[in-house]
Amino acid sequence: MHIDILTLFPEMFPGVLESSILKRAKERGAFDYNLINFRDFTEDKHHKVDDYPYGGGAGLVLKPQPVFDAVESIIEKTEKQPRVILLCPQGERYNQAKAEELSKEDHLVFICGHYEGYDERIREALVTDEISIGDFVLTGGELGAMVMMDSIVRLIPGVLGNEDSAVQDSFSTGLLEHPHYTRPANFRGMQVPDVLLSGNHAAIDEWRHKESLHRTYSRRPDLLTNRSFSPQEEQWIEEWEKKIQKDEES
Ligand SMILES: C[S@@+](CC[C@H](N)C(=O)[O-])C[C@H]1O[C@@H](n2cnc3c(N)ncnc32)[C@H](O)[C@@H]1O
Repeated sequence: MHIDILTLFPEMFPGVLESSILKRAKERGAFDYNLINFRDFTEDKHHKVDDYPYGGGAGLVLKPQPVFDAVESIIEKTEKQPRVILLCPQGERYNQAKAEELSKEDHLVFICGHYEGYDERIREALVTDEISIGDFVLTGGELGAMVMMDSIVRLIPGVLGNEDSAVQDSFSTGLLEHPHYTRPANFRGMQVPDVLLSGNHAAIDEWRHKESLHRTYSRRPDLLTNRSFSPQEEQWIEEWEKKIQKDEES
């Protein structure tokens, strides 16, 4: 996968992209990236990338020309139209399904905004996806692009040592992941559940499945809205509902 990042602050990226799993993924050729400062595409001698909004109001707006020229300089070198992603708090809310979808692409372009926002014509004519990483406002799109890149690159086959570790992750199965424990079995009197020490893999799988469903049921019931449940899962949910009712009555 190749990723182009349009930003006014390229110096923000190497700390994240040149560390840990992303660094190894790049070294192994799973992806590479190119940082493009779209200030380099300005046509005026002051290299101005923003201007006052028509109609007045607070803040500065990114001008269309440097962003259009930067994206077009990428597209004219490629045969296939890349996904052009605009980081934007008004966009589609980012999630694991979108990360999985984007991890299958060969070429992504991220446009990181700053200041008050973008000239609307960038939205209308240049981008394939507008993405928000959550219902809050950042100073710029750079952190959002890094969050997205991290979550996408780790899904490229071969990037994680054990392929199963992405398959089991929270959200990938539609549920939050089950709890994990490591040595020692007893830490300050807190004991690892016996089943995990039993060596009985069928029992461990069932415990993990039940814990995973229970975590989702208690913390993120919204994730269960469109899920169809197995008879076993229905029975567990019934148990938890009865327990809640009993606790409320006592
Ligand atoms: C200060 S914000 C602009 C917010 C804009 N005035 C609005 O109300 O929608 C500057 C830039 O940060 C980025 N940004 C801020 N919050 C974001 C979020 N939740 N998700 C993705 N990008 C975000 C976008 O690139 C945005 O153009």
